[in-house]
Amino acid sequence: MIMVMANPRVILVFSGKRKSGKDYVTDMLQELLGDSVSHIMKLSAPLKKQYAIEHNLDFERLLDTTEYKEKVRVDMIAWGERKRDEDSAYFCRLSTETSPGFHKPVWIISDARRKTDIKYFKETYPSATMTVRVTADIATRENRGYVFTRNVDDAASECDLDGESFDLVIDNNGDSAKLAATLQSLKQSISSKLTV
Ligand SMILES: Nc1ncnc2c1ncn2[C@@H]1O[C@H](COP(=O)(O)OP(=O)(O)OP(=O)(O)O)[C@@H](O)[C@H]1O
Repeated sequence: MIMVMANPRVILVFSGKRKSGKDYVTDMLQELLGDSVSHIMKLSAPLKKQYAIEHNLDFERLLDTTEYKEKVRVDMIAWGERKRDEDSAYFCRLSTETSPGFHKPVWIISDARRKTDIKYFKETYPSATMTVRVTADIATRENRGYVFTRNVDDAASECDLDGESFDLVIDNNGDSAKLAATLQSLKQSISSKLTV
């Protein structure tokens, strides 16, 4: 089998607590960088897709927040844990290698949750990988709809990266001018890596 290797120049591995604004911030950054160079990749998307394939379920229905999703959620989480136990890089490989952005120079991973997610990118693409943490106060997150949920917010998938250090921490408490300035400066530093 011939493996086609990707050569991303910059991989931004984003993480953050629920409702910290990971999607918001990564969407903004991707818009700033543009489609020709950058692509958002979600580690959680292929999990759902692969689970649906292996269990013969409807992928589209699984993606929206219907009762259907709630019913299979518990089993899907357990299935994901088993897959990850067997091979901690399974979902990182699957989500990047099946992404339409695989050959683009900038990858924006929007939802790293585990130390093993970060380890995978740092080991596989050492010179390209940069970790970014999005933070917001609990009050801000609550205003955005966050409600502490037992077995979710105290589970490994939400807490494994607490206390880690990151290359960049983005404060996302709602100061839009400050956020725009931070993302502009991140864009500059990414652009400089693309031109060398
Ligand atoms: N800086 C911001 N200014 C205005 N609204 C924001 C900002 N950041 C996030 N939001 C809003 O807060 C809500 C939650 O943000 P988002 O979905 O990006 O969080 P998340 O960290 O991806 O959450 P989850 O982990 O639950 O998927 C969204 O409605 C988003 O539009």
